Amino acid sequence: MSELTPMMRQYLEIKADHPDAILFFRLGDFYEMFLDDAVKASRILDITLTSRNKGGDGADIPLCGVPFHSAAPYIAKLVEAGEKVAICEQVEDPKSVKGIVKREVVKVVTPGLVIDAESLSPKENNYLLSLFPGTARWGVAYLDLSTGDFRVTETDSADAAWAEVACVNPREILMPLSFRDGGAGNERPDLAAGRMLSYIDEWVYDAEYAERMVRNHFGVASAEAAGCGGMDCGLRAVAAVLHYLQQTQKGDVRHISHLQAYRTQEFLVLDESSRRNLELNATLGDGKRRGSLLGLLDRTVTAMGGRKLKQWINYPLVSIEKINERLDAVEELTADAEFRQGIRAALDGVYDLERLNGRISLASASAKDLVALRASLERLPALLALLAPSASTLLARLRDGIDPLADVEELIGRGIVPDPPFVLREGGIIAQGYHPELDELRSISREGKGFIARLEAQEKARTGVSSLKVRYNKVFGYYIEVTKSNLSAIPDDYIRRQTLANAERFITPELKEYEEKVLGAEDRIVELEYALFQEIRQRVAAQGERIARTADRLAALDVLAALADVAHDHRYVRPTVDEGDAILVTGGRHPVVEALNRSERFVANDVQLDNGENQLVIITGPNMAGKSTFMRQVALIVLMAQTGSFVPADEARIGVVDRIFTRVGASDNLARGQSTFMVEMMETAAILRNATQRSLIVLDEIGRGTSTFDGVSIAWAVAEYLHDTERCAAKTLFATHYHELTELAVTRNRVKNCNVAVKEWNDQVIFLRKIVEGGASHSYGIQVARLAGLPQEVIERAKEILHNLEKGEYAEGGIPRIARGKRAGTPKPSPQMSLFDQSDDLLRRRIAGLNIAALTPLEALNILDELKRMV
Ligand SMILES: Nc1ncnc2c1ncn2[C@@H]1O[C@H](COP(=O)(O)OP(=O)(O)OP(=O)(O)O)[C@@H](O)[C@H]1O
Repeated sequence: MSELTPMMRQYLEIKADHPDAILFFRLGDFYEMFLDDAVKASRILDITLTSRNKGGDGADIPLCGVPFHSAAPYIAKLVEAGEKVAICEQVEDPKSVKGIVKREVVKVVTPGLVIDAESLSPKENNYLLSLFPGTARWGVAYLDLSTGDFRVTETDSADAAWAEVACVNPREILMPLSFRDGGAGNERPDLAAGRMLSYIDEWVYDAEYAERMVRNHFGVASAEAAGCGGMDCGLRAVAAVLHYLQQTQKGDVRHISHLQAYRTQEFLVLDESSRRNLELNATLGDGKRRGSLLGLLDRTVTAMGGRKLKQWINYPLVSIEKINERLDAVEELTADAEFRQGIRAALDGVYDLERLNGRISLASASAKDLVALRASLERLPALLALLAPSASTLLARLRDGIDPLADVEELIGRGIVPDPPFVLREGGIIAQGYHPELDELRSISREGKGFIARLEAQEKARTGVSSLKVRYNKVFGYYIEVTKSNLSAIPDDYIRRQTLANAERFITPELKEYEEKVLGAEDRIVELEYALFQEIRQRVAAQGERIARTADRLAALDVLAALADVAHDHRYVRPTVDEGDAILVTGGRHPVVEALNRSERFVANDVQLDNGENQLVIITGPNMAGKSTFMRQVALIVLMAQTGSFVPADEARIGVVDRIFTRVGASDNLARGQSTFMVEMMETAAILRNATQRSLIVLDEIGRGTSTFDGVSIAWAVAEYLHDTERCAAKTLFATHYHELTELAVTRNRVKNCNVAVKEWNDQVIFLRKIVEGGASHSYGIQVARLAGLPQEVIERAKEILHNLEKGEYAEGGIPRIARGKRAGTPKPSPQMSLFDQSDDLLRRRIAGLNIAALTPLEALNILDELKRMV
C-alpha cells in the first residue's frame, strides 16, 4: 500500500468496502474504474480499456472511464447485465482542499434498486424481495424503490414463500448470509435464475434490531403500528430491506412511507403454473403481454394504473364485500359512458406520480419531473368535480382520498418555469418573480448583454470596421474580433489576446470590467437557481406521503375505469358473487380467444359446478374440439369475477373460490431437470395436497405423458380421490381422452359427464364447439390428424389399427391384434397389456371369493402362497 499513490490508496480503501460492486470513482469530469472492475466493465460497456502506471512497483493498472454527465446509460447497462454499481463522489470542493480530496460512496445501484426512468418499464414494478426463513414460517417482503410500494407477508412453508417469489417476480432477492453456503436459490434454481441474489449479514435479522429498524424508518412506536404486528418473520424480512436501503441509498427514502402487510389467505391463491397456464400476464407461446388476460384488460391510461391492474389480476380477492365494492364501481362506470370517458380523459394526462414521487424523494428528480408533477396535479380538480356525484362506496372513497395537493402545485407553478431544461446546473429553471435576488442578478446579466450590443456598435463606429464583432467563448471570455485586413484601423487601447488564421482577438479594459460583472452574475444565477431548485424539490419531497396516497387512489380509479371500458366494449356482465358453492355460467366465453380476430365465430357455453351433483365434470371430446378453451374460460371467468371485473357471459353466479389449480398440457421444466411427466405428476400431487372444497381445479388430460394404461389408471385414481376425499372434494373440470373415465359417473354420484359436440360428415369431423351432457364415444384423433396433414397412407393404416382395437381383438396374452390387416408383423408383447390378462381375472375372482372373517391365520398364509404361485 505504501508504494501506491495517495489516490490509488484511497481507491483501494473504498473498494474494500464494496467488493461485490463495480466502483465508479469520480475523478474530475469522469468516473474511472480500475483493475478487475475496469476489465469487466470495459467488456460489458464495450469501451476502451487502457492502463497507467500508478502502482509504484512498475505494474500497469488497467483503467477505463465514462464521462460523469452521461454516466446514466452506462450504469443502466451494467445493472442490466446483473452488476452492482457503487457511485463514489468527491465530497469536498477540490478548490478548497490541499492534497487529496475526500471521496465517498453516495449510492449503490443494484438491479432491484433501479429508479432511472429509462431502465424501467412503465407498467411493470421493479421489485427487490427479501426472504427470511424462520423455524415454522417464512417472511417475504418486497419493495419497489422507484414507486415506494412496500409489502410484507408470511407463509407457512418454503414452497409457499417461493410461490410468492414467482408471483412477485423480483429482480433481486435478499437472503441471510447463511443461505449462500446452505444453497438457498439452489433449492429453486428456476426461480433464482436471472435474478440477483444478495446476502445480508445474519445479525441484521435479529428480532430487536429488526424492530428498531422498522420503528425508526416509519417513525412509529412499534412494529405493530407499522403494519407488521404478529409477523415476526415478516418483520425481519422488512428489516433486511431497510438495512439494505441504508447501505445503498445514502439519501432520503421518505416516499417509502407505508408498509402493506397481507396474509396470503386474503387472496385467491394461484400457483405459478396456473398463472402461466391461464396466460394471465403473458402468453405461453411468446411470453408477451399481448394475448394474455392482462393484455386484454389493460386499458389503463396511466402507468400506475397499469401496475395496479397487474396486481389485481395476480391477487384476486376472496372477500365478497370487497369484490362487490369493486363490482359496484365498475357497474357505475360501465353504465354511464360519458362519466367513464370523462374520467379516463382526465386521467390521461396524469404522469407516473409514484415514480415521480420516488425520484423527488431520492433527490434525483429533474425540473422537468417537477413540472410533470404539476401538470398532473392540475388535472385533479376537474377529476374531482366529475367524481362528485358518484354513488358507489369505492368510487366515493377513492374520490375522498384524492388530495389535489394545491399547495404543491402552486409551489411548483410559482417556482419553476413551464419548460425547464434537463440539466440542473446551467440555470433557466426558476421562474421570474420567485426570488428577488435572482431577479436582480438576472437584470444585471441582461443589461450586461445589452451593453455588449451597444459596445459592438460603438467600436464599429470608432474604428470604421463594419465587420468587427464582440463575442464570447468559455476560454477567453468576451473579446473583440477584427479580420486581418482591418488590423490597421485598431485603436491603441486594444489588447491582443489571440491570433487566428485570418483574424485577431482583442480585449479592452472597459470590456473586461463588464465581463466580470456579467459573468459574476451569471455564475451566481446558476448557483442560486440550483439551490432554489433543491429547496423546492425538498419541500415537495416532504409531501411524499400525500402524493403517494393520491397516486394510489388514482391508480385504482384508472383500473376500475379500464375494467368498465372493456366490459362495455365486449358486452361483459356483472357476475353475482356470493358465499354459495355454485359456479353457474350461462353463455360463457373465453375473453381472449373471443377477442382474437378470427374467421370462426366464438361459441358460448354454459357450465354448472357445485359441491353436490356437479362436483366433478368429466369432459370428453375429440382433439381440437375446444375442451381446453372451455375449461380455461371457466377458470378465467371465476378469476375475473373475484378481481372485481365483469365477465364474458350472459349470466354468471360465482360462489367465491379460495384457490384455482390448473394442470394443463405439457410444460417441460428443463431448468429443474425434470421430465414432462414428472412435472405433471408433481403438479397433480400438489393439487391433491392443497385443494379444499372451496377450490376450483382444472385438469387437462392428466396421465397422458405416460403409457396408455398407466395414464388411464392414474387419471381414474385421481378423479376418484377428488371425489371421495372430503378435504379436497373441489369443484373440478376434468378433460380426458380416456373415455373409460365416463364410467365413473355410474358409481360416483357427484360426477357428471360432458362432451364437446361434433358432427361427422363424409368421414370428416365438424366441430360444433358446444358442450353437451353425456360422454363422447369417439376421439376423432385420426380425422384431426388428417386435418393436420399427416400422409394419407399413415391415416389409412391408423384407421385399420383403430378398427381392430375397437373390435376388442386381442391375441393371447392380451395383446391387441393391431397387426391384423395388410401389414401383419409380430408385435412385441408389452408388460402393460397384462392388465387384460386372463390370469388377472382368475386372481380377482379367487380373492373376491374369500371370506376373510372366517379364515384362520394358517389358511390365510396358504392362500397367499397359492396366489403368489398364480402370479
Ligand atoms: N367455443 C369456441 N368457439 C370457437 N372456437 C373455439 C371454441 N373453443 C375452442 N375454439 C377453437 O378451437 C381450437 C381448439 O381448442 P382447444 O385447444 O380448446 O381444443 P381441445 O379439445 O383442448 O384439443 P386437444 O384435445 O387436442 O388438446 C382453439 O384454437 C380455439 O381457437
